[in-house]
Amino acid sequence: MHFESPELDPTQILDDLRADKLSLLLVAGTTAFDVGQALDDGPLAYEALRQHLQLPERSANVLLTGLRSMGLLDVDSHQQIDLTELGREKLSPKSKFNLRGYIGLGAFGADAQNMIACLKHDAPAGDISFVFHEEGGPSALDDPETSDALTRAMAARARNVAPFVAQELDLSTATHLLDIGGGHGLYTLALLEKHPQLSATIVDRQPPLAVAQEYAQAAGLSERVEFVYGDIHTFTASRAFDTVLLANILHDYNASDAERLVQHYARQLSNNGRAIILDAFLNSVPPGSPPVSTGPRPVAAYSAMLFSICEGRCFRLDEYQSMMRSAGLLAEAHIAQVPAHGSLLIGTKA
Ligand SMILES: C[S@@+](CC[C@H](N)C(=O)[O-])C[C@H]1O[C@@H](n2cnc3c(N)ncnc32)[C@H](O)[C@@H]1O
Repeated sequence: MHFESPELDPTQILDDLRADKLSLLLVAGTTAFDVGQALDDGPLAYEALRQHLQLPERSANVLLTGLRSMGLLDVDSHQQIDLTELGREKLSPKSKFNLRGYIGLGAFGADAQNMIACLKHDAPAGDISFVFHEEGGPSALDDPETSDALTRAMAARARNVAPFVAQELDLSTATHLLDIGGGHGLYTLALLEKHPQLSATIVDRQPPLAVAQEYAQAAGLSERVEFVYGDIHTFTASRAFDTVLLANILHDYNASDAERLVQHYARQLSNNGRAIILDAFLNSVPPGSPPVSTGPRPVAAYSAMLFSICEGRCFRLDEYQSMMRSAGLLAEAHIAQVPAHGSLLIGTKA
């Protein structure tokens, strides 16, 4: 069969790959954005801390989430951000046992300087950002070589995950699946293979679609897939669909674009149709609490990685639930887990 499952779980190796991003956040949060110093005299409200550190919103979210996931920060009963015991002893300038100088050595590294620049400017430090906006000028997603490499890289991860996604999702009552930013198309293909009644549309830029066509042909599934070149922010489907898949795409964009995307596709979805978000979710925060998640640590690292190459970050479960709510979708309580910290959140259009 084409969609074999891997013998071994890819999660740990991917965690190890991204773990250095936490180290870069630790260096940034000890040097350029000195959290130990900022909280030395006591806790601060999130907004006050963010302004003190002169951090844009997305940067503050990524940095403080990273530090909290490492057990250095916490939120107190007044909803203020404070150092934990560990954070105070190791990051406060007043502490005899602080490691500030030692951690600060990391700032001599180019990667730490890049991360600091990203945090300062809320933008990738290099020239490449894996996003496309109609008005945004040339995009790496349209560069044949870069986009092909990105797509095949995403496919490598998807090969490790798609069989489990197909196992978890029951689309036996669905007829047409719309895969937004479907790239290589492997999630769609695995779902088509499982559900013989299903057909699909994959929307993406041209280089990813070429890869998707290649894979669909190899799987003998081309006849059931429509490949549509377009911009996911504005795409209007020419045929009805009762399932929309948003796999690892919302995290490429900022929170308001992500929310708009969910609304855009929820509006076009048939009644009783389902929107499925596949992504790595950060833990929810309670209502009224600062937007600083506890982690998990590997997802906080992944968030920092995304932060440094596109306009997004990892979102928390409560953020995805809220996006679904504001799009008129009723989110299911059950969230299936797949390898590589993938979670599947399903919302139904009433
Ligand atoms: C991170 S990849 C995810 C691919 C696949 N869904 C997965 O989970 O492996 C994001 C995909 O969305 C596509 N994409 C991002 N922004 C887009 C846009 N504005 N219009 C069309 N495609 C876009 C990219 O080309 C890429 O294939």
